[in-house]
Amino acid sequence: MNALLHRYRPLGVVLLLALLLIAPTAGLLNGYWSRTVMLIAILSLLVSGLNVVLGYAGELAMGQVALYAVGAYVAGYLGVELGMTNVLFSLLGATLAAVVVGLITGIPGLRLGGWSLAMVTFFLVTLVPNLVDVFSGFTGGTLGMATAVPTLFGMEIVGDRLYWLIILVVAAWFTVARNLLLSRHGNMFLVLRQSPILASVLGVSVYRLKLLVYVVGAIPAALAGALFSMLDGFIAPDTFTFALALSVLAASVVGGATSVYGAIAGAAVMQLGQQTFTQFQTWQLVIYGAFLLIAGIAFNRGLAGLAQDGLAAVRRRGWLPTPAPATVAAEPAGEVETRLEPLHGVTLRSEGLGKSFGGNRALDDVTIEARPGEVTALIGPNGSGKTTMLNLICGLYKPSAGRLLLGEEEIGGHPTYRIARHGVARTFQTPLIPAHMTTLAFVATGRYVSHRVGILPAILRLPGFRKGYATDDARAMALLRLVGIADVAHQQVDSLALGTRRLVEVARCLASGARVFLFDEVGSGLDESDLEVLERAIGMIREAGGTVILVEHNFPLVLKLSDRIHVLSQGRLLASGTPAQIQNDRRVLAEYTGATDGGDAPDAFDSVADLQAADGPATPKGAK
Ligand SMILES: Nc1ncnc2c1ncn2[C@@H]1O[C@H](COP(=O)(O)OP(=O)(O)OP(=O)(O)O)[C@@H](O)[C@H]1O
Repeated sequence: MNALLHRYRPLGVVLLLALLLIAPTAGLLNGYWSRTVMLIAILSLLVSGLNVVLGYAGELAMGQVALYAVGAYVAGYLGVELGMTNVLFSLLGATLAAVVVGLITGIPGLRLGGWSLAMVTFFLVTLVPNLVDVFSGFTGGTLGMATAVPTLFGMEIVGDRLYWLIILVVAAWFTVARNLLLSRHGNMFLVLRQSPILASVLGVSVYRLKLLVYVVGAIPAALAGALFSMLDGFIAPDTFTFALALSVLAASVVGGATSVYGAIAGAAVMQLGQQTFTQFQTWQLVIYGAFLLIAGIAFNRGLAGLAQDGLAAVRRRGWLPTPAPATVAAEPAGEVETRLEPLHGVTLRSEGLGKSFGGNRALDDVTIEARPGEVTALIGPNGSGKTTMLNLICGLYKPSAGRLLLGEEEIGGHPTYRIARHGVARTFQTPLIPAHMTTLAFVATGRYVSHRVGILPAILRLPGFRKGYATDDARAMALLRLVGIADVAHQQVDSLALGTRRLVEVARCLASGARVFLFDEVGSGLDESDLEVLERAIGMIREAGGTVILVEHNFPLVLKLSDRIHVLSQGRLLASGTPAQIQNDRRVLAEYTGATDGGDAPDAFDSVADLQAADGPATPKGAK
C-alpha cells in the first residue's frame, strides 16, 4: 500500500465520531454539554481552516473570523429574506460566499506578497462591524438579526437533529481536510511553507497555490458561521471580534498547526477554558498571548505533537505494537537501476548573458552552451557568478542583458515554475529540504507537476489517486535506490545529514523527468562512497541523454565527469574547453592561485590538478 495512505489509520477518530453521534440518545450529554460539544465542533472548523493556511502553506491569514461572519450572515439572509431555510442551501451559500470573499481578499493580499495577506485579512476582521452597519437593512446592524429555524426536507433541524448536523458537517470537513492534507497536494503545501523558491523550481505557481490554499481554508470558516447561526438563532457583530481571531490563532498553535486533528484539541482547550474560568473574558487577550508564547516556545508542534511523541515513547517501550513500515511496490528489493529511461535532453545556450545587482556586475557577456548527453561544468572562484548563472537559467533571476535559449525557445526572464515545466530541474548549494515529510514523499514531490493527480480524486480517494500514489512511491523508491539511500526512505527528510540531502535532491530532480539538470555544488559534503554513487548517477543521466550543468568546486570530480568546462572569473568567461585543455590552462591556474595574470602562475604547479593535489582539499582559494 502507498506509504502515505499506510501511515494513517483513523480508527480512533471513527470511534470518537460514533461516540459523539450516539451521545445525546444514550443520555451521555445534557443540554449544557451538548451545546459545549457543538461550540467546540464549530470552533474546530475555524481552527482547521487556519491550520490549512498557516500550518501547511505558511501564510498568516487572520481573516477566519471575518469569513465566519460571512457564513453566518449569508445563511441568515438566505433563511430570513429568501425563505431558503434548508440547511443544504445555507451550507452551500456559505461555501460559495467563502470562495468569493477568499478570492476578493486573497488575490490582492497574495499578489503583493510579504505580510500583505496578514494585513488585508486583519483589516477584514476590523471591517466586519462597519459592513454589518452599512448593510443593516439585511443584517440588523449592531442590534443583530434573528435567524429562521433551519430545516431539511420539511423537517425542523433543532435539538438533537441540529447536534447531529453539526457533528456530521464537521466530520465531513475533517475527512476532506485529512484527505487533502495527507496527499501529494498537502506535501506540496508543506514544500510551499518551507520555501516558495523550492515550490517554484518544482514547477508550481506559488501565487496560484497560495490562493488555492487560502480559499480552501476559508470554506470551513464560513461553514462554521452558517452552523453557528443555526445554533444560536441570532447573529450580532459582537460575536466576530478580534479577540475571537486571536483565540483561533492560539487554538491552532496549541493544537498543532501542522496536524489535521490538532484543531479539535486546540478548539476544546479554548472553549472549555472560556466556559470553566469566570475570569477568562476579562483576561482573554492576555491568556491567548500566553498560550501563543508558551505553545510557540515549549511545544511548537502543539498538543498533536505531544501526543505523537507520547505514542512513539509508548511504542518504544513495547506497550503498543509498532506499525510495520510501508512497503512500496517497486522493483525487487536490492535491485538497482543501471540505466535511466531516455531523458530527451535539449541544448541550453546563453548568448551575451549579463546580470547586474545595482552597480555590481555579477555576470557579464557570458556565452556558453550545454548539450544533451554531456556534462558541462561551470567552475571559478567564489563570487565569480556560477550560482547567478544557475539562478538565471532556472528563472530565479531575470537577465539584465543577453539571451537564454532552451533548444530554440527563449526562456530568459520567464517565471521559474514555467521554466521548470520545460524540464529544467535544479539542486541548491544549501539543499532546500521541507520539514514534516519523509524522504520518499519529498522525492515524489518532483512528480507533482509532471504527473498530475487532481485535487478532487485526492479528496475523494478515487482509484486515480491511489494509482497515482502507488506510481509516485514506486518511482521515488527506485530513484532512492539508484542514489544509494533507499534505507532513509521512511526517515524524516529534514533529519538527514548534508551529504545525504544532496543525494535526495538529485533523486528529486530525476523524479521530475527533467531534461536539463542544474547541479549546484552537489558533490560538496559527500564522502567517498557517496561521491561514487553521485558519479554513477550523473553518468547515467548523461548516458540517458540528459543535459547536465555542474557547478562544482571539487576539481578532480569536475575533471572526471565533465565533457566541457567553462571557467568564470569575476562574472566573465575566462576560459572554455575540454578537461585536458582547462587543467593545463595557465590563465585558469593563475586565477586559482591568485596571480594577477597567466604569466604570474607559479612554476611549481603545471596544472590545476597539481595545485589541488598540493592543496589537499579540492577547493580553490576562498571556497565555502
Ligand atoms: N541576490 C543578489 N543580490 C546582490 N548581489 C548578488 C546576489 N546574488 C549574487 N550576487 C553577487 O553576484 C556575485 C556572484 O555571486 P555568485 O553567488 O553567483 O558566485 P558563485 O560563483 O556562485 O560563488 P560561490 O562559489 O561562493 O557560490 C557576487 O559578487 C555576489 O555578491
